[in-house]
Amino acid sequence: MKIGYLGPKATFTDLAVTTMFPRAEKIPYHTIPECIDAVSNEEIDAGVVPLENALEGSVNLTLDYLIHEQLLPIVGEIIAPIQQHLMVHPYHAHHWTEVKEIYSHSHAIAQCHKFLHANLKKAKHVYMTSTSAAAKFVSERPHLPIAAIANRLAAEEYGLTIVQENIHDYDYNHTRFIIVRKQNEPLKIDSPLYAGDKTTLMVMLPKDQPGALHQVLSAFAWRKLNLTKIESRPAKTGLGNYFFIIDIDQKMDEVLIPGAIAELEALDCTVQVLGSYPYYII
Ligand SMILES: O=C(O)C(=O)Cc1ccccc1
Repeated sequence: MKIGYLGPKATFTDLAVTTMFPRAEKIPYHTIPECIDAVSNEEIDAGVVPLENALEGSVNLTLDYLIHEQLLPIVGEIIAPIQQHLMVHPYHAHHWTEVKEIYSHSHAIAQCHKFLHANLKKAKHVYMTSTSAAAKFVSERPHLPIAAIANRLAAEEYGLTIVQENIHDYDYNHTRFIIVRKQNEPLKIDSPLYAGDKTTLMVMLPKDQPGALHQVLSAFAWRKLNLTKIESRPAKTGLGNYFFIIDIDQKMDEVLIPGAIAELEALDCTVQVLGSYPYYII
């Protein structure tokens, strides 16, 4: 089985894929859209990309690309702990406090904001497509006083020295990665990490209807459907036009969720099921 992921080697996504699919052929992609396109073109059997971080919120690129460019079903989710380390080329290990630029994924930099503010206030932040892309970049420029924020595997893979460990600002730093496929067919994963099922909906509210969001929420509330996430994103059709991403804490059933969807449609909402899938906690 070919599993694509946000690469290069040694991203957090790579770690999640390796844990969940130890026997798969792993194919790295440079960006999230490239990985999603590869699923759509059927170059790979499934793709794994980051969706949401506990400290920084949604990875908007993933959500927006899935919704607006390639509407692929979500067939699974992996939740993994994230530990961020500061690393430099070994040549700079003894004077790391003098680095002028810090390279990483924007979410990783945001997760370490307090550390960077306290210890490397003057260094410029440079966003890369992933944490391991940053580690690779830094390793290829030994003459420059620069650092990367990435995981331990990236330090090993690209020959960097970790100069400060666990620099993320809060201990509970987890990320959700989604598994997307071309067809809505679950991957056969028999794992002790299985932790439950979720259903994700995209809901577009009718225009200019007072109380519409309240009515949407009550369709779930009176059925006692537990929501684990609700988030709005721009519909990209005009200022003030938003859709909602809603996660329900259970599998698609034959009564409750279809009933809620029918009620939303009767309110003139447009509803799309993005997936009903198992999740795994590493
Ligand atoms: O860049 C990576 O390593 C990723 O897999 C994306 C990411 C970035 C920051 C925290 C978690 C995942």
